[in-house]
Amino acid sequence: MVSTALNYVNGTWKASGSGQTKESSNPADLKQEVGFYQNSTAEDLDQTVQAAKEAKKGWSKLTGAERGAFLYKVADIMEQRIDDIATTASKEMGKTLAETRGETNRGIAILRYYAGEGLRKVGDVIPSTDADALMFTTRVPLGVVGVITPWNFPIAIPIWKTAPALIYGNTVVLKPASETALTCAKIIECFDEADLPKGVINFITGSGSVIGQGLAEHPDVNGITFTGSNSVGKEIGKQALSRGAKYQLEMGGKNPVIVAKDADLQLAVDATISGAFKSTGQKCTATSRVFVEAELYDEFKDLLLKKTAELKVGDPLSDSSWMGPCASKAQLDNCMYYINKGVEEGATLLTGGNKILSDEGFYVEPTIFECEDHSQTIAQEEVFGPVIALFKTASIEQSLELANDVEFGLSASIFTTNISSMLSFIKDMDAGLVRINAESAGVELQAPFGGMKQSSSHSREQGEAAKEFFTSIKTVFVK
Ligand SMILES: NC(=O)C1=CN([C@@H]2O[C@H](COP(=O)(O)OP(=O)(O)OC[C@H]3O[C@@H](n4cnc5c(N)ncnc54)[C@H](OP(=O)(O)O)[C@@H]3O)[C@@H](O)[C@H]2O)C=CC1
Ligand SMILES: O=C(O)CCC(=O)C(=O)O
Repeated sequence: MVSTALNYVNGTWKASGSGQTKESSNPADLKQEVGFYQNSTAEDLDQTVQAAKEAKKGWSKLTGAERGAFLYKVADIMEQRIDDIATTASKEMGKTLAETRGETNRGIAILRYYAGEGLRKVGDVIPSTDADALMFTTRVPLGVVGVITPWNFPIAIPIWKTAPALIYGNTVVLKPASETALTCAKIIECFDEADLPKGVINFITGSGSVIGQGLAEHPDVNGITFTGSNSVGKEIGKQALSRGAKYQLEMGGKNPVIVAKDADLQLAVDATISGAFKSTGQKCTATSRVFVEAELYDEFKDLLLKKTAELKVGDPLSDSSWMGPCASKAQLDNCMYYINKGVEEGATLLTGGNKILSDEGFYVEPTIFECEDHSQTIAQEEVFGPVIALFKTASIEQSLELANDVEFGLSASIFTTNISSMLSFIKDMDAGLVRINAESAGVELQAPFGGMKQSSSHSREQGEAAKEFFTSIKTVFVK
């Protein structure tokens, strides 16, 4: 049965005042509607923010352990619903069921990690120059936090922003990507059943330009955390800055893999395929440029093409599918735009480049270009689709120079067995996440995550780093 997701405001499921809903569709099955979500208005948003504002005092007064107990409860409830949440996510955005199941498990682990944070230290004692004084730092919540999330990790990202916001004593207004509103509603159901105090977590769906922008501009929203496109992120940053709210932006990537002549070939090829094509390339950490030293280039290329030809593209709900469709028509069009640009600008199309199964959904072939000119669009701009730009280089130094020659700096990998190549990569690669002999995608929940250059607002998410964003430091002097 097709369901309609309601907003969740002050502990109650509520329809939008607009009386309108929008359809969530299945990118793998154009005939199937997954459900409907509320097309909310600015007035709905005001009520939602008001609920979060009223709840913040009571929530911030609970101990970390008490707040943590709620998060443990949400995790336990979610554990009972893994299949339902994962299936809804696969239907809404086309990632394979294996991946959405993995993502749901990751969401549960994130909830438990931050539940434990409620018992960890929040400050330091700092020696004062006054012998009779005690000086220390403590941390206080920001207040109401607006959470704006994308569709590509529809389970993990809402949780990795919401769980730390809550554990450090903030209340939350969550606006999910419209594409995956129903998946997010299923996560909120778990919070609802865990009986968090009213207004602590609120959920509102609707268009980015009304609800997303409205959150960024709202005078009662004290912090905004966003993952998505650069253009939207930068506007959110400007709006937050102009009214003195704290903001955190995670945006695009153009992530390189460097393959040295001494690399483990099988490992490098497998990691390139997984990094570039899992989730149909729709990860900000996806591999999109590959630089291979000349001595290994032909062997690498042959194996990459052979293994790419073996990938099975199809229905994300089928166990035999390795890669699903693009998440939407807009994403498919975007991907085809870049593929056409690659051909127009003279890159050699080695494999892929076509839409497939078009009667069924928004499918595209895994695509590999052989390139010589690093200034080409497909080597510079984020594609957010299963497309690799492959380069032959004269040395690791040249690979590194090209790897850094983009405006992004999120994630980067090198495959080498030489320790000094590893060390220079760690030192000289401009990326927030540098990975040695491992694919460019893959984030661990207990470690800081974020980018350099245009990839982020230079803040970090996840692990202990989340504390820096979701709290303010107070320096206390007692005499
Ligand atoms: N870094 C990453 O992980 C991601 C990067 N992207 C990049 O962005 C491209 C476009 O994807 P898209 O989904 O359109 O990304 P957007 O940046 O438009 O969407 C991300 C989130 O922001 C919301 N939003 C949209 N417009 C505004 C606004 N004016 N003010 C505040 N919030 C807003 C969206 O809501 P709504 O869904 O209702 O529009 C969604 O919740 C992709 O091709 C990819 O290159 C996309 C997703 C994730
Ligand atoms: O690679 C990951 O696990 C996280 C990537 C991510 O945050 C994103 O694509 O938005």
